[in-house]
Amino acid sequence: MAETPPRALTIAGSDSGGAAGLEADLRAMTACGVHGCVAVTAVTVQNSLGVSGVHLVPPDVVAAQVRTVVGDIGVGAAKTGMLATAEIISAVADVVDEVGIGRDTGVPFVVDPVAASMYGEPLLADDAMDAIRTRLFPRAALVTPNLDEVRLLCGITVRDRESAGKAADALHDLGARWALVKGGHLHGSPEVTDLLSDGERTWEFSGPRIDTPHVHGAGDALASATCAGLARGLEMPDAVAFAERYIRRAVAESYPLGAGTGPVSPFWTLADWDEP
Ligand SMILES: Nc1ncnc2c1ncn2[C@@H]1O[C@H](COP(=O)(O)OP(=O)(O)OP(=O)(O)O)[C@@H](O)[C@H]1O
Ligand SMILES: Cc1ncc(COP(=O)(O)O)c(N)n1
Repeated sequence: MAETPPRALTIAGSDSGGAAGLEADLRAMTACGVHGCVAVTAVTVQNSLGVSGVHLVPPDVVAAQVRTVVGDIGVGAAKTGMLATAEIISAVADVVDEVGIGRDTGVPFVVDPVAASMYGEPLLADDAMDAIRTRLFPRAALVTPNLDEVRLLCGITVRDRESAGKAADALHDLGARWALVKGGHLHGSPEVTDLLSDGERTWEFSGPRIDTPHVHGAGDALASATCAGLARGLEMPDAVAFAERYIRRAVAESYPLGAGTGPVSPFWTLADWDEP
């Protein structure tokens, strides 16, 4: 019998195609040596071509999943993915306070403000980004928006390093302890740069843009690998460095699936990686 590994919780929607959402989260957590627990927010009808249906889980059932997992299994960190509505966001904000998950607790909270699928279908109600901003940002140890989500959250269009820095500062001012501005959507650039900031210091994670269309679930995997690093006890910059190492290889080994866009690869492991 082995020892109980570190545990982490994802509060996210399901992707029936198995590329994004909680399926991507659990695989990334496993690959990073962490047992993943789940609070399901929504079931999506989804494949490699897009999202054709969404069925919501009642907010009190989302909260009950969080409560029951934390009460028994215990988690070292938690993250959010698709939260769908302001009502679910409100239930999540209340329950994380109740169980002691948050930016100033021993259980860091990673908020990935998922607004839409990579195909453009909305995964968040129109009025709900405001709820993420006001109810979740002040509780977040880290927020991980892509460039479209940055624009929705703080009105800044990121085109270069300077505007990415301004956006990170604005996200920090909204209450998040750390902000990671992800550069995957800056398609003209030969490099991909993600910028991490706590409002005073910044870290840049850069690498060559990998030539693949198969990046479904990349953002989910990055936030989950960071959450896994935090659950393993890493400090924020080290947890992000850990996740950046994971995602670059996962993108490099991405594979086609179905007739559309394939996922980043979970078929390798950082579980034995201990260096910060
Ligand atoms: N072509 C690429 N080459 C290398 N890294 C990439 C590439 N595309 C995305 N990434 C990395 O994948 C992560 C996700 O970035 P992105 O900005 O695409 O966020 P996202 O929109 O939330 O992801 P997705 O919608 O694909 O799930 C980031 O760490 C980014 O740097
Ligand atoms: C259930 C669910 N959660 C999140 C995403 C975002 O992932 P992507 O931007 O890669 O489509 C998704 N497509 N489905």
